[in-house]
Amino acid sequence: MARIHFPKDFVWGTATASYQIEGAYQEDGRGLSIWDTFSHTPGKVVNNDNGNVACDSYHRYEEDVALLKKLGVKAYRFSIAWPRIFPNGTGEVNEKGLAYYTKVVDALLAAGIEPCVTLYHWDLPQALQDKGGWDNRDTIQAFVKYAEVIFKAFDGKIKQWITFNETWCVSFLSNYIGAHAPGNTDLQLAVNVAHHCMVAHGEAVKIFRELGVQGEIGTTHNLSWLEPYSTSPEDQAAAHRHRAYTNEWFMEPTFKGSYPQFMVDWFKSKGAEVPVLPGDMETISQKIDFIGVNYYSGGFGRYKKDEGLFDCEQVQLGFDKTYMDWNVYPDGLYKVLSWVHEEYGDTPIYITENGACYEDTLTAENKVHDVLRTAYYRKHFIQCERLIESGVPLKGYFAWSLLDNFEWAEGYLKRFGIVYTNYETLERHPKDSYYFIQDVIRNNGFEA
Ligand SMILES: CCOCCOc1ccc(-c2cn(C[C@@H]3NC[C@@H](O)[C@H]3O)nn2)cc1
Repeated sequence: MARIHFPKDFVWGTATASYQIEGAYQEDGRGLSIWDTFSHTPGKVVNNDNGNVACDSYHRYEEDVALLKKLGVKAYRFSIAWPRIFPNGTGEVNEKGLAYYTKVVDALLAAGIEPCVTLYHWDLPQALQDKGGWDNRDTIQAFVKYAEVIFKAFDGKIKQWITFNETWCVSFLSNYIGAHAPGNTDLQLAVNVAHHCMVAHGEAVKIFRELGVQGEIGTTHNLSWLEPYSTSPEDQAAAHRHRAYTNEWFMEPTFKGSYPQFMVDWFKSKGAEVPVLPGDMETISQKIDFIGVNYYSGGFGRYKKDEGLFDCEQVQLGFDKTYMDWNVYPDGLYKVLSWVHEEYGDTPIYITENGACYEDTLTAENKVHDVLRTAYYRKHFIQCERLIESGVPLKGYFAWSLLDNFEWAEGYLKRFGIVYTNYETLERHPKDSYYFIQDVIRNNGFEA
């Protein structure tokens, strides 16, 4: 048995997001978000589920903090709902919104847990969407104003700041594929949204620096690892296009201030061009203190003419699958973070999401023996140690998610939590994976 061990300052945490756990969707002045609109539209979300109540963390956050304290995490990643701060996206600040997050932050600090806050985790105020949303460059300034209010309100309390979560999901998943809010299916629109979100990220970093806010700021991209099925040039090129769609398209602007030219050319061949204005790329590539990477899965792709946007089909090679039908591919975590380090240098990396969705059964004793999820974590923790041993500056890991919660278009059917949420009673029940992670944190390692 090999002992897997981590540096003593390795940051263990868990992650959630406002729309997915809070509920209280009309409480204390909260305005509507695009996810309220989307989930209230019949047929958009499995079982027509919505976030009206979710895990009711708006009222039960103290229970959540107690679970975090018992788990032994050093940090908790959560997001602030823009519509609670600016119900109409801009204008008057809703003081009750700030008051809620002050209670959450103070409860975390009292428990000895560092808050790690995501400013934008998809719940755009609907009032801004009504004016074009992220397709409208005015939304950039609205985001900067929102960020400035939060920076000033929590400076000194929050020390780790994430501007955006998964800009690929915000842009392509939500505006080209159309599976997420607002549900558009237009490639040019998606390219515009991706660009404007990255400019907004850069503008927020600039004001963070200008204000002299304490702590560190970064952003989170969801990176996948699609490898070529063969060494043929066609397969290599097809897999690279699809990989670059989630990876380079976002990482190159963030770190190098330019889009990958082969992808610019590919999108142009599909009728979409990036709406770059003078200064945008310098803004996007503001120096950041860390990069957050969300990793769930990877696989193999090969050339197939006219298959999808990139003439690339995914090849099924018999990997175990999660309930999201994603490959369990721990090697992909090692490969993608090794690539990040090779390509983008020594900027500290945090895994800001990793976890697995499986069907869970609550026993009569309120236990959940989630063997597969525990095995998923064990396998990915081994890759984390392997990365650190190889010199990759991996500084921390946030499990997605603390709680079963509203999994976007999959609603409550898909459970990612290490704590089971009983949606009838809103009771929380730690799963076996919670106790596994608790033990790993306590011992800062485990026997593989
Ligand atoms: C080809 C058609 O495809 C349609 C669906 O395509 C996707 C892709 C990716 C996802 C996805 C979901 N998650 C987990 C979340 N990360 C942020 C946090 O809020 C978690 O809930 N990551 N990626 C969903 C659906």
